Amino acid sequence: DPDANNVYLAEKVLNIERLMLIPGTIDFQVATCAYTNLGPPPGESAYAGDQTAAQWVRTVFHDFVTANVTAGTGGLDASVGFESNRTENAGTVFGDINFIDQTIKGFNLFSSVFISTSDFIALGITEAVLSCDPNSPMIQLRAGRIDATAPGPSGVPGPTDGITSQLAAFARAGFTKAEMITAVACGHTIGGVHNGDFSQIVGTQATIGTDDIDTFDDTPFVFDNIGVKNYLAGTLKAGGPLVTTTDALARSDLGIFTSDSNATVTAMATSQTSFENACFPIFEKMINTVPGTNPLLSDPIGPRTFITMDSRLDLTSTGVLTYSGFFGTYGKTAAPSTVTYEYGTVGGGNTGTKHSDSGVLQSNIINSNAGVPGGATKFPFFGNVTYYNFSDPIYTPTTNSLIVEGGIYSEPINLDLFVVPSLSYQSGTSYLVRAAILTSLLSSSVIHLNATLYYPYGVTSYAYNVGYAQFTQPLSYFTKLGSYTIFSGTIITPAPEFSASSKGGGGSHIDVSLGTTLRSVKANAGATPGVNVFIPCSTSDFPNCP
Ligand code: HEM
Repeated sequence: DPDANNVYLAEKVLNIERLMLIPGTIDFQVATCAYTNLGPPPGESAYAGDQTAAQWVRTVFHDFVTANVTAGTGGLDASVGFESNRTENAGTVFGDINFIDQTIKGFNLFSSVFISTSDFIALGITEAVLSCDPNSPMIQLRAGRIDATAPGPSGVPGPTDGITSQLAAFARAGFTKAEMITAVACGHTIGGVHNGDFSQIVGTQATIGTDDIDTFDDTPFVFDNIGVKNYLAGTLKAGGPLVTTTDALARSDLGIFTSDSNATVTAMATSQTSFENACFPIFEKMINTVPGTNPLLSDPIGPRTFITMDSRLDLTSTGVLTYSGFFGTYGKTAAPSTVTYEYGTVGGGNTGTKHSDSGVLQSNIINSNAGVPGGATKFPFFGNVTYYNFSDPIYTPTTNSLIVEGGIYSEPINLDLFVVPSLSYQSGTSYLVRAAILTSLLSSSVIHLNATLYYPYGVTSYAYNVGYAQFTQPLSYFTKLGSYTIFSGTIITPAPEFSASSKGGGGSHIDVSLGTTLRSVKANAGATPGVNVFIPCSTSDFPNCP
């Protein structure tokens, strides 16, 4: 079933894959592992104690750990965005913003109706760990989390709470003692403790940068087992500030690691592979701990080796139906020169093999800032990314799908009803929507279609969480074109109570429907990823648009 915004799980998966395959979108904020998406403060070197990858990993912990798995409440639901002012969520980063707020603000740059904030939080840890451990497989990511719209219960364990209370918090969230120890050791291999909010812990130790961080280990930009190794050996940082701080009551990592006589961390210290094999399933358990009311999550997201990055139906001025867009692929070896595909027809046949235009290798230079530690000039998260254009007339009225590379990827095509890109216009947040419906589907009693706008809004005045609201307007008869009847109407985005743009969010989408049974795919109205299907035009010109 689709969600409240008529979005299907398959569309959520596809849009996350697309974001992964557009270099310089979600990945730029954690490329490299040392990067900070706020940029270093004036006069500082690039690394001044704040690290976006570490903030994204810590945000997962603070969101999921207040779950109560017995009651089926809480978990990875983005409620943490409404809770960032709680003492248990302390963590101010450059620019005097809480790390959770800054995390969500960074995700909002790419907000769309397809990716919930909680799916972004889960995506964030997969991208962060891949950046800090580029030779590892990606943490398995599933899509389909539904966002909370209000704060949830408190209960993030703090460094001075004591082992009994920390164990109880993790147990409530469904984690055993060994799982808790693993989670802490895995989290505390990047980043560190800041003097600003934890001056009782980090005061006398060596600190780095404006934000006075004392890192957990000597390799804070690498997801590795150096921290647990040095903890066990008592060498170098010996486990870091939450082991060695002069404030004995705040030695939470020491208390946690010794709670099973170091058995768990000893196994994790054996090799980098044993560390990863312990950590990745625990991170997956954290991001898959969702409220009991959440629908089932998707299968793990690949991304598949071929997907459409953008695809759309259109009508030419003479009424010929076309399908066009581009494919994306990625890999560490050379990409094929073209992509092979076909259009499926009702009954299981197809209209014959086709080849795309030649592939165009995309630049994977993400952050060219030479000052970024690690020199992030090139950051191939998924290897080289190649795009291929395609564009075809659709001659067969029974066409119902696009099948790519023998079925590695396929998507449904609904010829009945669609927004017509070449006839639809946008001026700011106003839209002139033209929709085509097969004339054969219209009964004489149909006098209008409905166009629904899905637009971002700030859920509350104080949180950065962005949600999507709906606004539906009727479209009226406009003209006939080929086998289609065109309907037309204007949508002006209503002013939301809390503006999304002030929170860093995002684009809109429009679909059209006939009654309650027939609904088109969503046309992209300026959201990332995706190509805007609406042609720029000033509102005063709307009456004259062809
Ligand atoms: C009882 C359990 C835990 C306690 C008491 C605890 C405590 C802390 C504290 C006090 C900090 C310093 C925050 C700052 O100054 O910015 C911190 C940082 C961090 N924690 Fe934990 N933590 C726990 C569990 C976890 C877990 C399970 C994860 C894994 C997801 C995790 C990931 C991180 C990360 C990545 C940082 C570095 C943040 C940065 O550098 O900005 N923590 N933790």
